[in-house]
Amino acid sequence: MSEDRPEFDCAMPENPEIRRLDEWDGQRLRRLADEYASPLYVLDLQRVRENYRRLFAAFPDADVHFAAKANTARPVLRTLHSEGAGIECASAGEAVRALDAGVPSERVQYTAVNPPAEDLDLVVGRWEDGADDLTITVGALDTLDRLESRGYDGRLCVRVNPGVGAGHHEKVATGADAKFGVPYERAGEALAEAADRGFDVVGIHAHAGSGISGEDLDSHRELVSRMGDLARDSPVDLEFVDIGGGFGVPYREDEDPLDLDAVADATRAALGEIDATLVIEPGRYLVADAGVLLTTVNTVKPAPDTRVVGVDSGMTTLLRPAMYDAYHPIRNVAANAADRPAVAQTVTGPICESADVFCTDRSIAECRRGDMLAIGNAGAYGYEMASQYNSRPRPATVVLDRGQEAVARRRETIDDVTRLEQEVEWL
Ligand SMILES: Cc1ncc(COP(=O)(O)O)c(C=O)c1O
Ligand SMILES: N[C@@H](CCCC[NH3+])C(=O)O
Repeated sequence: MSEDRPEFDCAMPENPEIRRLDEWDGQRLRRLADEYASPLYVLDLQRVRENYRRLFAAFPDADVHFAAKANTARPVLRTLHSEGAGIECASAGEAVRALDAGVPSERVQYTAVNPPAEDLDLVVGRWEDGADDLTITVGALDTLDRLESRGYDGRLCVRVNPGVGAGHHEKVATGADAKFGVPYERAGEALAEAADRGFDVVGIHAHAGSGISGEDLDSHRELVSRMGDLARDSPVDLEFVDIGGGFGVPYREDEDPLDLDAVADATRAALGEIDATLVIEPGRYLVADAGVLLTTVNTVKPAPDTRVVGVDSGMTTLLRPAMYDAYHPIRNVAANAADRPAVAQTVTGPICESADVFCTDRSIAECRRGDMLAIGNAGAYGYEMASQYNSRPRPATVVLDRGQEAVARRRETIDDVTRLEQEVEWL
């Protein structure tokens, strides 16, 4: 697989490991929000490329599969595919997005977790209709039965529960959660059984969790070493060993970027010699700092202990702070914000939930009604986790690429929010 990747020069002086929120051009962000309205996701495709190239330079022998769950915007899938990435899909919907974006089926991997019947029908249907090189990753013997009963005997990867979890929050550690994968001790049997039943067994997969930092290096080593052992003991020849994604990025201004070379060295050492291609599945690392969310201040009120700033996006636009207490940098990009004092402010959205808070008592240039705020590192798991709760339409996404810009996803309207309603005639 990896031989098909295009050649490019990895020595790029203009490829810093993190793009901090301060480095975005405030004037351009204001102009974008004026032109395309607020709230607005802005995504820089050139930054996505830079992130891919840096990761690939650290893992030159690996095949990189982008975890599309971090950002499924079609230009992102196309950009990463044209850089050489495969696409890892968490649902039939993501697989359809990848295939419809023009990603060839041999570069599409569908990771089926307790897959709904419609997902299996859809993916197997696409496989029958020509997408015959896609790979399905199964994490339970039940899924083998369900694929067999649909006539699937294509490429198959077995997801293993490595018994090692990691990540930025307990809610994103998957590696020791029994929901994911077949137990490590039973993985060999599962591989043999899948091969006996006629599936084209090509790989093994495990994922420790998301947002792994330097402190999690021991867990990472442990997972990789277990996967190396499993590959050497496998009863079937494997094409690849997929060690998942999870490469973290700094969200706080004073956090250091992940030392990719240290992670790559630890990976190689822990994996040992294997007769298969190493696959990594990054999501966040490739897109997080390529995106910002722009949002407008509509309310400012002094509260007993803090200054409360109300903005036009909320937990329905960017869920991470409410769901994981995640920190996202916030900058006031108003034209004259630099002349104002930095004061403690609590930035909140329009949703009727007290969790609808982007930050509490954070020191930010004093906000006034009409100011534009930029929320950083919003390119991963931002739009993807957005919802219509409180009947709020989702925002637009604009993509930038070296001076060009285009709307990649239009803004939803109230009509989009209500269009599934049906008249119940007996009411
Ligand atoms: C199976 C799998 N692969 C890849 C990823 C991507 O993780 P990340 O965005 O942290 O790289 C995830 C998300 O945690 C995942 O569940
Ligand atoms: N949604 C999570 C990460 C992905 C978890 C997927 N297994 C986050 O925003 O951090």
